[in-house]
Amino acid sequence: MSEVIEANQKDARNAGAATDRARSGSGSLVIDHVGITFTARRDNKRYRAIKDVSFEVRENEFSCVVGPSGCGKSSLLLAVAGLIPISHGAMSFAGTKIVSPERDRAVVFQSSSLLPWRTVLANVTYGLEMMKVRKREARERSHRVIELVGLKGFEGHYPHELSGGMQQRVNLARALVVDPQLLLMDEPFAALDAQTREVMQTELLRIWGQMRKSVMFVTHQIDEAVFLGDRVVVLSKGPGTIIDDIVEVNFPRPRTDEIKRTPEFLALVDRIWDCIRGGASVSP
Ligand SMILES: Nc1ncnc2c1ncn2[C@@H]1O[C@H](COP(=O)(O)OP(=O)(O)OP(=O)(O)O)[C@@H](O)[C@H]1O
Repeated sequence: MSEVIEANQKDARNAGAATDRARSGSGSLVIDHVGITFTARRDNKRYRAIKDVSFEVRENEFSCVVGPSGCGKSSLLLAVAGLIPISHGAMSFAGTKIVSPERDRAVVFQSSSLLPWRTVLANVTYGLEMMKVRKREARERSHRVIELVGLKGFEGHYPHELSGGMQQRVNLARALVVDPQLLLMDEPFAALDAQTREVMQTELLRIWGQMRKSVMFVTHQIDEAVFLGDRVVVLSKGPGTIIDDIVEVNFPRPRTDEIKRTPEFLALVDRIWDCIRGGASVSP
């Protein structure tokens, strides 16, 4: 019975997300009552990873998605990228239904996806080569983005000559150079040490401040989500994941590391932690 009540309360929150949607601009990502199922190889049975999730990433907004391990954060991001299908509901970006990967959405993954035999410059130009962009324009655009991500001077380096943080900068440059409207980031800093991660968070905000893309950022780290995001979408424990909460983060920008020590910041982190801890499993 309590599960039913909880589900009803969460449905009400989903309805709130739908109202947000009505107010949104045209360049937004709309995730509308989406479910994702997988067929498990072990027994060939259908497994409902995401049950019913609705939220929106407004135009130029930085939205973070957090939730317990295995709740379906990465699956949701892959579905938005058009890389895996949804089983019900609908997803659209800038008013167009998402059915496959398109150039308006670029993904940055946790692990480096660089081509080891290509230099930094050649890795960044790769996507433009695939798009048949003229060589000269491709080089100019790549140089601009390499400078933006702070790697000027490293154009001729190979991936193995770079630190983990620098490799993630190249991954970001590769995503940005094709000029997507929506940047999808799946725990991009998870493999970095704590210090580099903090530097990269600030760097990402600087870059985002200059480029102003819409961002959907998946992370395990609640403080990272609160530091980066305009909003934090909190998913419930899987399987059968729904939304537990959508937290507005109103700290002014530009943000610096100092806000992480403020009572307001710590209170938001606590609120999300409580939500994740208290989020009882919901039946699929
Ligand atoms: N291709 C797949 N086939 C079958 N099951 C899958 C597949 N991909 C994901 N799953 C299952 O779906 C659920 C959600 O996985 P997902 O990786 O999206 O969660 P997550 O929240 O990103 O996890 P984590 O935080 O641990 O990275 C998990 O139970 C996972 O085992």
